[in-house]
Amino acid sequence: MTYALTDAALSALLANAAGDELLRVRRESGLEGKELGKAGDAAAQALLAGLLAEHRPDDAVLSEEAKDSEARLSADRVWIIDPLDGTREYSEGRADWAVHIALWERGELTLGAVGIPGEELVLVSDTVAPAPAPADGAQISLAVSRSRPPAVTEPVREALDASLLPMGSAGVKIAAVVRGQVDAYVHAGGQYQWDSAAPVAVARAAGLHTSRIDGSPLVYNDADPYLPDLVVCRPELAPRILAAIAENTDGDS
Ligand SMILES: Nc1ncnc2c1ncn2[C@@H]1O[C@H](COP(=O)(O)O)[C@@H](OP(=O)(O)O)[C@H]1O
Ligand SMILES: [Mg+2]
Repeated sequence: MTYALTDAALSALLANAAGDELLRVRRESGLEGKELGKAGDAAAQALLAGLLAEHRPDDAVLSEEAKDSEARLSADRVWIIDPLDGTREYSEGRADWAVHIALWERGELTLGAVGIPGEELVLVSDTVAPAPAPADGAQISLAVSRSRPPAVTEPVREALDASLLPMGSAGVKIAAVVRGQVDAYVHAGGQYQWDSAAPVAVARAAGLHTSRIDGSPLVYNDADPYLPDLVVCRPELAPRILAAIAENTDGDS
């Protein structure tokens, strides 16, 4: 089937549309806190489900906000989406939250778009610039969850003599590596495929290292959507980061 919009153009459209909707809900709903987060999750999910059904009726979808279906396991094309990554930060009125749109085709991520509406930014894997090189002699910096930093953070920080930059949303943290604001993002202890699929596709296109914390490949559209840990970093840092993790964890912290 031929579509008027390319997959890349559609992914950017979806990220922009969901971002606008999330900003509108936050501005107009009068809700706060957890209720605002729930309303945002639901509004962005409804909008994305509608647009995907309209533009790609034959594709499967794996979304944080929709019931999972076995249909995606035999599908050739699966959109892996997180309508609102960083729900906590969104509901607190902050800017560090994101919309994730990824496309998986026959075993591999082929496209990702990460919208950061609070910064009026959408990064798409087919147009993203290579991650800029750090300044000579600059201290290495790590993006880390602001609300639940994993235990693995400290040994990695120590091994690299790095500074920590806490922020919300996996997408925002991976985008920070892509944009050269930090050198690495290390996470462990729990996450799902939708939390990382889109930003990992963008990071790979920008030339960054992406893997599990034991160095094995990140696998998407797996039957179990749980994907609890990952490393996204400048490629030259990967050996040191993976070694620090291997020396200091039993692989699951
Ligand atoms: N230990 C854990 N278990 C499950 N999900 C986790 C997690 N730590 C982080 N996440 C998810 O990863 C995303 C980024 O988290 P953080 O901002 O703390 O780094 C959030 O996604 P959602 O906001 O889509 O739920 C959060 O729920
Ligand atoms: Mg998420």
